Amino acid sequence: MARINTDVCVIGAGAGGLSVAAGAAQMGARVVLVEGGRMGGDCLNYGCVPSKALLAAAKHAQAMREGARFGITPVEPEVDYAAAMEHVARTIAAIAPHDSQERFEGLGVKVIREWGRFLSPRELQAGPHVIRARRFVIATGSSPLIPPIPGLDGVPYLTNETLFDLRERPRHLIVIGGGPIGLEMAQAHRRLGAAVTVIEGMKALGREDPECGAIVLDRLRREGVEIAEHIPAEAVRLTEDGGVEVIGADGRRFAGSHLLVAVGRKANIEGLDLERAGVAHDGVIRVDRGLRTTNRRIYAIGDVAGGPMFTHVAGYHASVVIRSMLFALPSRARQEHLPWAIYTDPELAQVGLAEAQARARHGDRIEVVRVSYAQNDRAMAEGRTEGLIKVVVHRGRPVGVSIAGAQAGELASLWALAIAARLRMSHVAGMVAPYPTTMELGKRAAGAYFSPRLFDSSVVRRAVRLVQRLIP
Ligand SMILES: Cc1cc2nc3c(=O)[nH]c(=O)nc-3n(C[C@H](O)[C@H](O)[C@H](O)COP(=O)(O)OP(=O)(O)OC[C@H]3O[C@@H](n4cnc5c(N)ncnc54)[C@H](O)[C@@H]3O)c2cc1C
Ligand SMILES: NC(=O)c1ccc[n+]([C@@H]2O[C@H](COP(=O)([O-])OP(=O)(O)OC[C@H]3O[C@@H](n4cnc5c(N)ncnc54)[C@H](O)[C@@H]3O)[C@@H](O)[C@H]2O)c1
Repeated sequence: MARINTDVCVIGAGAGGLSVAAGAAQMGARVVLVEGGRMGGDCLNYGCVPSKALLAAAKHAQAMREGARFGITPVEPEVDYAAAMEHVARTIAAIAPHDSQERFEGLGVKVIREWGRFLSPRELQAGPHVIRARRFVIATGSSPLIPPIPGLDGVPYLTNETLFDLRERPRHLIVIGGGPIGLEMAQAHRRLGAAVTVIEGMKALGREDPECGAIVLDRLRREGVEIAEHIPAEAVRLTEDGGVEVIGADGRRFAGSHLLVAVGRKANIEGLDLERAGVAHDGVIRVDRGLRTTNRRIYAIGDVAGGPMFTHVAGYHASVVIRSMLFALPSRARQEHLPWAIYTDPELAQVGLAEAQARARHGDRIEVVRVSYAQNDRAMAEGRTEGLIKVVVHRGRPVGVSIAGAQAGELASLWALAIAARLRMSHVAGMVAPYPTTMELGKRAAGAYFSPRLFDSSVVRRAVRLVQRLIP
């Protein structure tokens, strides 16, 4: 057994763990990073990067079908699915050096490629090493949740960990789960030429603002994705032709050639022996607002800590714990300014509270401003007028923004900054955005908030008349 003493031991080299390790090492702490699987974690290897790369290939295919309005003869593209998946693999390979063992060793981090498990409140075993650290950061992420659906264990099924290994296009992809993973992969496969059926137990995109979610679902359906809602998958069986059949709770049957299971995530806590470390969990690791676990020397960040499961949230958590661990400064993780996006086409983005949540919190004291993409010149020029931005305002400040439409994820950043910095709608209205950009939608929404106050106000009109009489 090799014993190692260190300042910080990070468990998991995904989005959260890598950010902690890089930051802490570059600021002078001794850092040990323990990773049992692939460097880069879910986002690089099985999540964000491959899914966005496949969606990009699918977008190209779709553009070829939709050229007519621009005077380009539409064609049904010949799709080489294996080549599209090679694009996915190349994208991962191009980004991988940034997350590699070599790069982190170059930053001064000791990288141990083993699975870690706690021996005591201050010690972790990783293969032949026992690591004693002043502070631990658990950043072990999450894995696909496999529901106990009868028959599922008897059929071949895909998850996000195996989907990107396919080289032969599914003839008919059946997806259980109408959340972000299910719908991004449904649209990608439909556009690449597969038949696709999504079976959703409740409402597809059920966590999103319903008005914005409907815009995305409507588009997917028009592209030919079958989305069956309010039908929990109750059984699965092999068909005679070697495919799969999913039987819904209402008795409906959905047959296809391949099955993707995308019904949510489970935190990676098995095998960590958290009890030995005094770290409490209830499916996810329990943390306080400073991301400390019930053992104050141990933090948990990213997917394993529950809450919104996104790469940028794991990165944000890293900055919170670095401040606390390295500088012993009070540090709290905020929630109200966090953005996320779903990269279907059109995209769907959310920052802060959706309208229903804002109403539950602030009652009728909120105002909701809506601007359609059809009011944006750039969107018109590009034929991308389907879309909506909704800004929820409380006492002159934006508290939530929902966007469905082209580049919604890009547009969300402005509002993430506005909400984080507690800016007022007047700040956004005063911003000068380059013309013609879709970003102008944000400014337009702020303008729409002030329009009735300025144009329908007798006080303003009287003031203007008075000034006009007085000035020479
Ligand atoms: C298909 C898909 C698409 C996604 N798309 C997006 C997107 O577009 N944008 C976005 O923001 N988010 C997206 N996400 C979510 C994003 O991938 C996660 O939120 C993010 O990866 C979480 O980072 P993390 O550091 O918490 O965990 P991970 O990145 O999962 O890293 C955890 C690491 O810990 C390692 N590990 C686990 N247990 C141990 C142990 N005992 N010892 C040592 N190592 C261990 C694992 O091997 C893994 O490498 C997507 C997820 C999926 C599945
Ligand atoms: N663009 C992004 O940022 C992005 C993309 C993909 C995933 N992610 C992250 O990964 C997380 C997990 O995504 P996900 O889509 O797997 O999970 P999810 O929990 O968001 O959605 C799963 C869906 O499956 C449904 N479901 C559950 N059991 C079912 C059953 N038996 N039959 C039919 N439907 C059933 C649920 O009602 C739910 O709508 C997301 O919440 C997100 O944090 C992010």
